[in-house]
Amino acid sequence: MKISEIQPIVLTSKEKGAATWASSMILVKLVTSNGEIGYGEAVPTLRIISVYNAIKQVSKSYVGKEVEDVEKNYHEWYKQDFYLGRSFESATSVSAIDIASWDILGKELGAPIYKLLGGKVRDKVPVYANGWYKDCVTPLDFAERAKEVMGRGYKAVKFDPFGEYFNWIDEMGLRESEERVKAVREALGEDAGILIEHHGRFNSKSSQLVAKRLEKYNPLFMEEPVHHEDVEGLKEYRERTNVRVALGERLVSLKEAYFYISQGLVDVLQPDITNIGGVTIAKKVVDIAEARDLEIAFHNAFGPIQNAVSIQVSATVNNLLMLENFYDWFPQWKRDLIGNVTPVEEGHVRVLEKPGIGVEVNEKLVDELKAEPEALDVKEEPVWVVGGTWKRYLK
Ligand SMILES: O=C(O)C(=O)C[C@H](O)[C@H](O)CO
Ligand SMILES: [Mg+2]
Repeated sequence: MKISEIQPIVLTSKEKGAATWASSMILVKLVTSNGEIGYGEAVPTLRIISVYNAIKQVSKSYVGKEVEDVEKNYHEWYKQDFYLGRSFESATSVSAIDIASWDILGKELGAPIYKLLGGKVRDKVPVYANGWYKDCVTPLDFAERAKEVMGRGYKAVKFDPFGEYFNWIDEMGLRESEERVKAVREALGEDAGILIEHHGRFNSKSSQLVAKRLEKYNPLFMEEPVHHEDVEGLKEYRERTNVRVALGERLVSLKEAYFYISQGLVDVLQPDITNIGGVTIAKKVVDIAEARDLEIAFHNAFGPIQNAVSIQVSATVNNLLMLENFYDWFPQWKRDLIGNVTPVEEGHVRVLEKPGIGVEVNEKLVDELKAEPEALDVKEEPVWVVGGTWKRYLK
């Protein structure tokens, strides 16, 4: 079937999520010549306007092509764009269109896309909680909230304990972050998974100090410990610490992922299907990672379409550690958008059997939430942290 239309749709609502970027999403609606509709999702963060416009440009390479030709269509854009490997806007746009294409592929064949990827290795996907620690500042705040999360049946929690520190961290910062992690470890016991999110905020020297301080609390992994582009700093961090490194949410191509895998720079790879090149590229990345016995934990921080496709692909990945999940801390409208069909139950999400990405989009709600693309405010607290946590408590 030929692609006849691709439409980027900005959705937002007054209800704010756990972080500013959580209060909006960019839905991509793809329509074929015989009226079949597929959905994808692109990443907004601080690029709502530029991603919205980039989708319109990338669509010029897809409209008129056969929707089933996902490989051919991706490689055509890869050839045309020249900057794909350096452009987040281009990468998330082509990823969203690819996801929508796979959604249609599944619908056309009457199969959830896990069946098109080699079948399930699991009927439900283990998940860890993120987004749960809005407004947590003191160690007690984190500990009490983490206990509530585990009370919901989660087995692992991720959080960023570093407050407002960036680049450097001093003794007070080390003490603050240690007290927060210690309180969560003591609250949850030794068996709970504790994943430490650094958001790529530190230089290597600072991050090494953090690792030495937090290692005793047995973190499952240290995510993005150094600035994303600091490869030398990451190498030094790996040489001088004994913790597992997770990264991948900012990777925008197969070759970029291959670099980190082949250089031995990562233990847990976190590709983001809405950034890396959609399903078409994510499945290649997973296979390369498997060849190096890396574990996969897809980054999954945005909306319900990303969540749905991440569940489908996670179902097929033998080397899956667990899937990230903000679902219980989404703004309600994000759950309503897909009829709340992907709830987290006892730390797992069922793999859905509906064709395509497995969910149906509430078109009426799309019409209600549709918004013009506009720039987000830039405040003292960056949009990439969970709201209300960019704070110190030891004055
Ligand atoms: O979920 C994660 O691992 C994140 O790092 C969330 C980030 O703040 C988000 O992806 C920024 O766009
Ligand atoms: Mg992260």
